[in-house]
Amino acid sequence: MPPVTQPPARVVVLISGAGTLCAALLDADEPAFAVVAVGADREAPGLAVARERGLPTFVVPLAGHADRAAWDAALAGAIAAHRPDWVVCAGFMKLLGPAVLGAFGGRLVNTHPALLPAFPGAHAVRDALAAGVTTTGATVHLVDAGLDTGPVLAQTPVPVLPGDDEQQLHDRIKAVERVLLVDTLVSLTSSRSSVP
Ligand SMILES: Nc1nc2c(c(=O)[nH]1)N[C@@H](CN(C=O)c1ccc(C(=O)N[C@@H](CCC(=O)O)C(=O)O)cc1)CN2
Ligand SMILES: NCC(=O)N[C@@H]1O[C@H](COP(=O)([O-])[O-])[C@@H](O)[C@H]1O
Repeated sequence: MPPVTQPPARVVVLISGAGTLCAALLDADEPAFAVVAVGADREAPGLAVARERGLPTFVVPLAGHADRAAWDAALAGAIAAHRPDWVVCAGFMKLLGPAVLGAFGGRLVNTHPALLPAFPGAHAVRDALAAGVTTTGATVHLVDAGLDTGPVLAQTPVPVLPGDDEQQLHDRIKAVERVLLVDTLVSLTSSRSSVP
């Protein structure tokens, strides 16, 4: 009896900026998962890559809602419309609230440009440079209600070189993130890709 191969895991990616990590997921030729939609909290430049490939996109701006809870609920609904097995934050610069966490908790992944628990938050690369560390890195973790406090799934160290500015260091970290994020998502989704 040949192994039964299940369909790829459905992945929704959330971005806020250039979306180069999202592009790495779109370019990954991995049978275990498929990006089915890309969402953002603003009209992010990275949405263009998804649109060029004919993928659905959605934008849920905070400003468009009465308060944070209403935004969180609207974002949860926009994500749910695409029936994801996993949701990946790839440079998504908003803290997710109870509605999204309640709907997708345990199936929410984030990539962070530091070796958590070091340098959490929105400015990790700048903070690592300011701290004068010689090694930083990339972390992929499950998302919980805290700020970058969810269980770590994978980490890779990245050297800080003399004279690095924020952009140079961040570019070096992103090169590592592109591999770490794809590899971690393959690990999370491969257990369902074939049933003997
Ligand atoms: N509930 C969670 N949501 C998110 C997490 C998380 O760990 N728990 N990770 C972030 C991504 N992230 C770090 O990796 C991060 C993003 C943004 C911020 C932040 O302070 N955002 C501000 C607004 C910043 C802006 O609009 O430019 C805010 O939300 O008020 C901290 C950490 C994804 N979501
Ligand atoms: N705290 C969250 C955070 O800093 N996320 C970081 O934003 C970048 C997005 O790059 P991209 O828009 O080119 O994919 C990535 O380095 C990601 O780790």
